[in-house]
Amino acid sequence: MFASYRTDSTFEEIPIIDLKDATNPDLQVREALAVRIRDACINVGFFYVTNHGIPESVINQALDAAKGFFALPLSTKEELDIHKSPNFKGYTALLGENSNPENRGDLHEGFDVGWEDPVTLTVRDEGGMDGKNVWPEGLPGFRDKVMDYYHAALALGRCLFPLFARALDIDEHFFDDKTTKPAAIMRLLYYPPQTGPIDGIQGIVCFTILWQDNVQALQVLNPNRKWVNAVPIPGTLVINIGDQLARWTNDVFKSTVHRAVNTSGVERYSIPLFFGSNYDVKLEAIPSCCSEEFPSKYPVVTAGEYVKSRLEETYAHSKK
Ligand SMILES: O=C(O)CCC(=O)C(=O)O
Ligand SMILES: [Fe+2]
Repeated sequence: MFASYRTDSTFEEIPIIDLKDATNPDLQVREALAVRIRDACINVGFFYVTNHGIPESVINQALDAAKGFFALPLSTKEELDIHKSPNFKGYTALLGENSNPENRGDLHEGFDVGWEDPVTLTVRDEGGMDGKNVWPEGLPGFRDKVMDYYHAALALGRCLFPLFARALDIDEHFFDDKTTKPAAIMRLLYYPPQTGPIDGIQGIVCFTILWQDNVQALQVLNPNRKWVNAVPIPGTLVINIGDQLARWTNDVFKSTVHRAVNTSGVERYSIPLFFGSNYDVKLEAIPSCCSEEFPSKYPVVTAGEYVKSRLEETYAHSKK
């Protein structure tokens, strides 16, 4: 029934959605929220959330950890280089990653972590990017600060799925068994002041939950090919739909091209968490998003195959 919901309408602003009613017992209240989310996912592919439930103290601790890490000597960071990790964990140097092979590389430094059990610190191994994290030495509390934010963002991600399901008019629990072991990678990002070229990127997961500091850099491409600023709004997080949800919804939900360019003259930090489904889940178009006129557009692949192939493309361009 949503198959034909493809819009040519453009946008100049990114909607702000209040999540305070995400688990309201009143079905009509949840439905009203889902309608707003549907509208944002169909028309923009991006929205801000308020009342997202992640305490400010948890965010500040993660930011503190990021600042401590990126201030380490380059040689120390390079010991944790992501190219040494079989499962895409660790440090990406400035210009080390390249989401567009035409360009010289992305102008940020990054540090990637994945899921680990908060109590036993053990990891899963479902293939893909699962497996051990790497941790710097000499930064007390770093791991806890980073993982506390990771688990808080993961919890937020889980509570978005029933809303997406409702927005698609399918069983609220549709995504539950597909996200029991979600492939969620979190990244600390540091953008030095820059003026060089930057790339347009599309998320490869279900959606991204992004915390950004107060420095303007994130931009979203609208259908008129104009870059719309995702202005930093204190107290919010930015949610953007990625390619997995776009495939699942047969492009009814948009995975919108975006980029981050820091021409502010000052340093910028951001923390995206990329929320992917379980690796073994087949990304198969949801029936409400297909019709005779709009048949399923994509071959069916598992989430794991899809993410891995996209990541290998990204890192292949930057192999040292
Ligand atoms: O740093 C940002 O604001 C956005 C980063 C991003 O979108 C990404 O890494 O996919
Ligand atoms: Fe992104």
